[in-house]
Amino acid sequence: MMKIAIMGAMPEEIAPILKIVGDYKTTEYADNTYYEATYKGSELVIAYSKIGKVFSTLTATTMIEHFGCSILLFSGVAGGINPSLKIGDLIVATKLSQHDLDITAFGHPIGFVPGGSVFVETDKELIKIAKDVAVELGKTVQEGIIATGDQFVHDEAIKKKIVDNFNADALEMEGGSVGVVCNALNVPFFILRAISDTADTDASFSFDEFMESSAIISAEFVMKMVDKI
Ligand SMILES: Nc1ncnc2c(CN3C[C@H](CCSCCOCCO)[C@@H](O)C3)c[nH]c12
Repeated sequence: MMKIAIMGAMPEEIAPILKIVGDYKTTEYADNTYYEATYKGSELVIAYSKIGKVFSTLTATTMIEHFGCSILLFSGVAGGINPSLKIGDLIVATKLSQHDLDITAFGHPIGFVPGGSVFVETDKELIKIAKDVAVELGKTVQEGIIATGDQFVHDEAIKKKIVDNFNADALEMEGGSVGVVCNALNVPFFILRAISDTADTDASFSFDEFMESSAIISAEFVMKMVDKI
């Protein structure tokens, strides 16, 4: 039976998922906790990685290589860049970049290192499933570019640099690295985020206020997708 990885970065991003599945087995491995559950006929492995690209790389790799997952769904929150994205709105990543990967000193484009690519593309079949779920739920889900970096962005100038460099619609701290792992291991992946803030000077206050409710919006949507995979 196919195993589906459902990943977040913070406890609040997977808490709604564990609440929906109800019953699960807990396994400690590689300095993290993994939750295994059977949900509507699907085998799930659920975990939050902890914040940032390194921890998310470790968790994505573990879910695939150690637990045998063959699809990865990420659910969480993001900072909105595109003005059309309001708090609580959902964005599905079509592709992701690493906005803080920089060897431009050697003439390479920002986000590029030899052997890599500026963008990693998400799975189109999973995006189609998301679109079907959105229609069923009567919800709007925006597709867009997400930029990933190891910083909580709360600065208009940094936002502008990320737009200029990647034409990003939203930003976060894990999706781009998860995508590199999934592509390298030939695992289809999907990144869904609900907006918690707009990565400006008020971002930390907005994040504190809306992160939990936005995480629930994303988690509940992803769980509707599981039914269709
Ligand atoms: N503006 C923004 N910039 C970058 N990323 C995001 C995201 C997406 N997630 C949320 C979380 C923020 C890390 S700090 C959390 C506070 O810690 C609280 C415990 O001390 C990290 O996993 C990335 C939402 N808004 C963002």
